[in-house]
Amino acid sequence: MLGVLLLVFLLMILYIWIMEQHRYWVRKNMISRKVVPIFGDFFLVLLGKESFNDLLFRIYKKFHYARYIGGYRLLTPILVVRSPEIIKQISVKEFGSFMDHMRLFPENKGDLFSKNLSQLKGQNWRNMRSILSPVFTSSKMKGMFVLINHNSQSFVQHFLDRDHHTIEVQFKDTFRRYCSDVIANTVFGLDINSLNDRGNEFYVMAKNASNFSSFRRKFVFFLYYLSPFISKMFRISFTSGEEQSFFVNFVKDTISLREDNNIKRQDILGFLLQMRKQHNEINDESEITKSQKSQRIESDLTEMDITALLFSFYLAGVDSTSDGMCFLAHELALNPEIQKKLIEEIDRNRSDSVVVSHETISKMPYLDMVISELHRKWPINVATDRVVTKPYTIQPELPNEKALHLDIGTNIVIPIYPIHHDPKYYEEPDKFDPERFAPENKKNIHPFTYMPFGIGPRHCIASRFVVLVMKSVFFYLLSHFEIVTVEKTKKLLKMNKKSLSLTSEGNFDLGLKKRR
Ligand code: HEM
Repeated sequence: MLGVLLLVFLLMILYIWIMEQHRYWVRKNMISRKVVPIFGDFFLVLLGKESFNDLLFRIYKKFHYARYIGGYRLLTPILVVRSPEIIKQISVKEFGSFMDHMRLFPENKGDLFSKNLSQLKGQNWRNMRSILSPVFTSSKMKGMFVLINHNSQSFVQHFLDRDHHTIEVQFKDTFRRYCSDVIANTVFGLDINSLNDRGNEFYVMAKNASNFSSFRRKFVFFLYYLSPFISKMFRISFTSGEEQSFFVNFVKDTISLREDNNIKRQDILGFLLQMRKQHNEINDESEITKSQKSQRIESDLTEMDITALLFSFYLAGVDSTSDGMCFLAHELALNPEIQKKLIEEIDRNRSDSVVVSHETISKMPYLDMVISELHRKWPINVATDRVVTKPYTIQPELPNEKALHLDIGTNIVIPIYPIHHDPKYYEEPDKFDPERFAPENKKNIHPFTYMPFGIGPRHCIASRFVVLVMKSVFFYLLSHFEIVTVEKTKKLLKMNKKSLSLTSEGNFDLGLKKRR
């Protein structure tokens, strides 16, 4: 009897504690909102009945009069910021108070997920960002463009070799393989063609290691969001041993091969090795002080660090870039007049014998407008986030607002997709209209309402790279083919509710019709 009473008492305390977690924003003077106990705003998302983007967009539209909205990711309070002015404060002006991202993965030193730039915090992030930024400068991109073009040409050749007038293509798989090859080539230094060699070990291992839809991975996520403490205590990790050893050995062997044979290659592994060598040479100089020395050694990279960094680029880059390409192929097939204009520009800039140069592709205004509008209408990362790293107060401006004091650790969500689809900022937001980015119209875009690659010092480090890859593959593809709808094409796309990013259900079935 005493035991039952004790259990009831403990359950009551737990219930009161849970309800108290969901009163966080009320205690911060915000109006009370109904949310589901334990799950907060994420109940339907966890059931797979609503996508994360649908949830954000629903809240964004419902509170159209507000500058920000308090919500809950399970028990964790999150602040969804609607106002571009506050977004500017958070991401640029007061960056020092909002430096970090929320942790997505459990922190396990020495595994494939351990050196993900987006997950590093404070000074560790600053150090790593300053090591990696030189890798993505426009001069380095020029060198890497040669590798990207090689992949784009092999990709198009795969279809040119087929003797059909119109080829039906499942673009999701096809572009994923292409993007995986580009990252293998430009990041890991491996030249493969996953459209021809479909079962190659790199593609299979990397696909498995970056697949978040398995039950085990979902469980790890759920547990981590519910209690990072429990997750850390039991050292619960995402990575399987097989995938981890594949990447560790692959990078180790490649480094040895390059160092033994003095091979220099214009890929990200090559740049990192070059930088590591320079750091070591400086560290060896006797005249530097002890503290300078230790600072430099701190930023030195082990082979495991390099492996985890390269893998983090695969993780950040392959699905996002290939999903973006699928949406672009879809828009071009459905908007033949836009495709025609783009093909005309490509034809003016192409020559049969020469590979397109970085300079030429960077000076194609319509291609640039099309890619910009793609990222406006279909921002793959539907939101980004920041964590409060120094206490900050949002001053009241609207009649119903009071000063909002943000504590260290508060999670802030910046709703990219909802802002890109707000008719206040973009007329007819569902229309694919590259003219929005024509030089004469671009200046009318409200600041901080276009952020497909995020904003401020923490913006996507690879945005230039992504744009180049997209430009290159569509340049070669449209040089030879027109993208057309086929019988299986779904004109109205159905979004995948289970994905955190913007991706559609199904295959993106389209046709490639030979132009000549
Ligand atoms: C269509 C493709 C892509 C999109 C839409 C995209 C978008 C984004 C966004 C929105 C962020 C957060 C920025 C912020 O919070 O301000 C981000 C961060 C990041 N992205 Fe991308 N990304 C793409 C492809 C890539 C690729 C190909 C790579 C690597 C090769 C990459 C590497 C990163 C990294 C490392 C960060 C973290 C930056 C930091 O925290 O300092 N992304 N990306």
